Amino acid sequence: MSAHGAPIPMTSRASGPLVGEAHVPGDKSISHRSLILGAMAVGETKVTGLLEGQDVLDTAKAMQAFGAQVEKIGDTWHVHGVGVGGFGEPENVIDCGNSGTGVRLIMGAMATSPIVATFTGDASLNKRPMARVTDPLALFGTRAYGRSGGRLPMTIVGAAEPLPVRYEVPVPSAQVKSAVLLAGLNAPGETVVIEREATRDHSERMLAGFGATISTEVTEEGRVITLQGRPELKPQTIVVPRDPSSAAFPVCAAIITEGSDVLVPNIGLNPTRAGLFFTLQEMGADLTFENMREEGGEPVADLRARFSPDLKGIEVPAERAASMIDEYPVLSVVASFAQGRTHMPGVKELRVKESDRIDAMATGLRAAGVHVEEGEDWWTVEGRGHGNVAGGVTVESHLDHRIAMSFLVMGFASSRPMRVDDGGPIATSFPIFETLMGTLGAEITRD
Ligand SMILES: O=C(O)C1=C[C@@H](OP(=O)(O)O)[C@@H](O)[C@H](O)C1
Ligand SMILES: C=C(OP(=O)(O)O)C(=O)O
Repeated sequence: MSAHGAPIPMTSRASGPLVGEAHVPGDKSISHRSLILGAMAVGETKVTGLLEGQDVLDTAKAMQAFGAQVEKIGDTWHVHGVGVGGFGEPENVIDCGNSGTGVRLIMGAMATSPIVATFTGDASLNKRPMARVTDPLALFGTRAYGRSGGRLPMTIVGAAEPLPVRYEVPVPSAQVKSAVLLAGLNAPGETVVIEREATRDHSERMLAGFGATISTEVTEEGRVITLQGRPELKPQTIVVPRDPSSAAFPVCAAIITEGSDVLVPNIGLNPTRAGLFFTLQEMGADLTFENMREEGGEPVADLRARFSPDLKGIEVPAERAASMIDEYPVLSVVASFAQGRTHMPGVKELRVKESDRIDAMATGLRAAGVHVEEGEDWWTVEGRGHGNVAGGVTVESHLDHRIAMSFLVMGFASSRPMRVDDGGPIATSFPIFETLMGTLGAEITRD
């Protein structure tokens, strides 16, 4: 089933070179945070370039349920915030749909207010682990009552008299880090979060942008992030940059599809997000960063990707995993068209995303004629070289947008078409995927 309705089977097939410009939508991580921080500021935050994918629209609805006013006028989203500690109690269950980021960040944002809220999601989200967030929230005095194994649906009882927290995040997760920081906003004193491996730092950058006092020190323990509680957040005008995780799809499609030449303009190259692009270059992909510049304090470039017939398999460094965690599914597709083995260690987190992404990709790749080996936190793909990937199968997307898009990209270059049982979840992060790929010359049909 798709996230919000009947399954939408989709088929992709080889249809000649992909050529042109691909304007991908706004960054999903920054879009969620714009709405949540906007709702916690005093006054009106204006956001343009917001990703209007279902995940983010569910977060917009949730912010309304907690008392913020959220509306779109013309191209601009207006968020009238209620201030730190100003959330009201929702009258109904909060449905975060397919979105781990949405539910985990919102739980953090409400955890230190004296209110109660119940969260649920779709069949995928309701399987995902929430204890990783509710464990640190308990240190503030927050209580959580969920299904066994710490699953949704779950009721969160916010702490009436929260204590500040010092917490070392045990898994590399920007969602956990962000949930603790958002909870720390309404706790008195200093909340400290320590992460051993750097994960995406949008929360830290945006909290500073909204006027919070927050600092990051790199020490032997890792990154030590210190936030002063109870600030008055100042409303902002935000231009959401385009999403590197969405850019990955047209970029990888161009690299494996004969004769292709695609420009993907205005992609943020924040080092905590850009690992895939450096990995592709190491594999020998013809991928260049044009017009490198700085925008809003972040490196930005136009990505130019051309067909790359001589890709080679590589060892992807484990320490790079966090900076490309959502891109492994589509990387495994590129690796199938390379010569030699691509080894991807340090990726246990892939098993707790919208699906078990190692399992979902390994099953589909094997069915399509590619040899894959896997362990709990690593996998390898034996590349078959360009022109030697069979395809010709239907694969399950498991309510996972990135699995669906990755196998559709594979179909542009495999010998026979690739079909996914349900492309509906693509609308969670990249609602224009089909049309955008179509304008480049790709063939995707709904059948
Ligand atoms: O903080 C965020 O916006 C995200 C963090 C990552 O999840 P984890 O924190 O679970 O690694 C990533 O996979 C997700 O797509 C977005
Ligand atoms: C893992 C992802 O998202 P989330 O955790 O927000 O569901 C993703 O978009 O790949």
